[in-house]
Amino acid sequence: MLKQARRIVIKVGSSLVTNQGKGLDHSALADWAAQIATLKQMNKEIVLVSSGAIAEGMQRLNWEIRPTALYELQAAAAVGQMGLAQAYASNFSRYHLQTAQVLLTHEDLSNRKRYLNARSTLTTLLKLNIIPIINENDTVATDEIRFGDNDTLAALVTNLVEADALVILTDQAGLYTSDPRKNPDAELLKEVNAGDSALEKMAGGVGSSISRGGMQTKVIAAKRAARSGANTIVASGHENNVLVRLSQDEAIGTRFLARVPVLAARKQWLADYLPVRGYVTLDQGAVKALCVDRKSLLPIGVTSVEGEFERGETVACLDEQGREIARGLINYSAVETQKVLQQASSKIETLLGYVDEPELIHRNNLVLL
Ligand SMILES: Nc1ncnc2c1ncn2[C@@H]1O[C@H](COP(=O)(O)OP(=O)(O)O)[C@@H](O)[C@H]1O
Ligand SMILES: N[C@@H](CCC(=O)OP(=O)(O)O)C(=O)O
Repeated sequence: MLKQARRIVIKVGSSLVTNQGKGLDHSALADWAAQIATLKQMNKEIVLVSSGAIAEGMQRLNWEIRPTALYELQAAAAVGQMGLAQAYASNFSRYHLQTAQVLLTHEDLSNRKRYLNARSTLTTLLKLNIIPIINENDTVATDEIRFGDNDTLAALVTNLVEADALVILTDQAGLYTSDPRKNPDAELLKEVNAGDSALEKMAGGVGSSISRGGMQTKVIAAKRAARSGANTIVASGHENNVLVRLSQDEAIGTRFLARVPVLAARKQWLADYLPVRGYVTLDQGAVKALCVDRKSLLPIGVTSVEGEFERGETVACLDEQGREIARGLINYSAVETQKVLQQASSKIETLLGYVDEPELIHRNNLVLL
């Protein structure tokens, strides 16, 4: 699974980056960096989702007990995130690898405009050979909008960057038929279908006071990752050299197979879940480019715009007879689209004063109806 994968999201849980919740486990971080450096040599693009900010902040503030008040947790995260980012930066620099800190909230990914911005930033970082290190933006996230656990965040990031695989490392060997801490007879599952509803019944809550989510959020994360075509592996981070061995396709942990066609799953989501905010009418050339050549929609092929929409919102594409032929996430607002329609993409910068993307709707964000 990982041998073939080029773009991989790796999530290391609280239990693996902290000393039982008391500050960071620096030797563990050094080991993650060493293993990821080996993966980089195999030409893989890596996004790392790492917990640990609150535990590190508590230690820096000399707090023995994890606070329950949200504002104190947020303060601890703000202090600790500095340490987390520093530790990764210095460990990766040993391998001449650069890192970038990306802090996200739920709102960032459910808002299409910010979703697209986050995606552009992350893919740009990957192109620049930088390792994005992601955590929840705990300092601004409030109760209702918190991911809470980093499994959910990792799954959303997997969808966001369209990764080939998601690896969730934790303190158990994988998914068992029931919580192995409570049931000594629980059996490890080697391979399952992501999204199988029976799995959610087997998975229980957290294994330690510092963690959030437990196995349940990992099973749901695998289901989410599968929607964009990514397979997931849940394995023990205590297993020696686990990432390197996994990338040689050694069978470790539980494999969650994504048994849905890659684009179909995501495009289904695009078609079904997002409200249409506006309409663009296409000339015949653009209709052919989309329907026959499966290309992106460029401003040159658009003859009119209707509705009020912002960058990242869903827009329906109509042919000259007014039939909806496609819909997708648009890269420019209605006002901006009006200014660039029937123009070559190379003119966007002159017309708007900036350019976000040469396409009006990228084909990855377009579903043909
Ligand atoms: N069916 C299951 N299989 C494996 N682990 C389970 C299961 N149900 C619940 N768990 C618990 O999930 C824990 C891992 O999740 P969690 O504590 O959130 O760790 P992390 O910080 O790595 O996200 C395990 O320690 C285990 O006690
Ligand atoms: N964002 C928090 C971590 C959240 C958390 O504990 O998640 P998880 O590692 O999934 O149990 C932090 O950095 O402290």
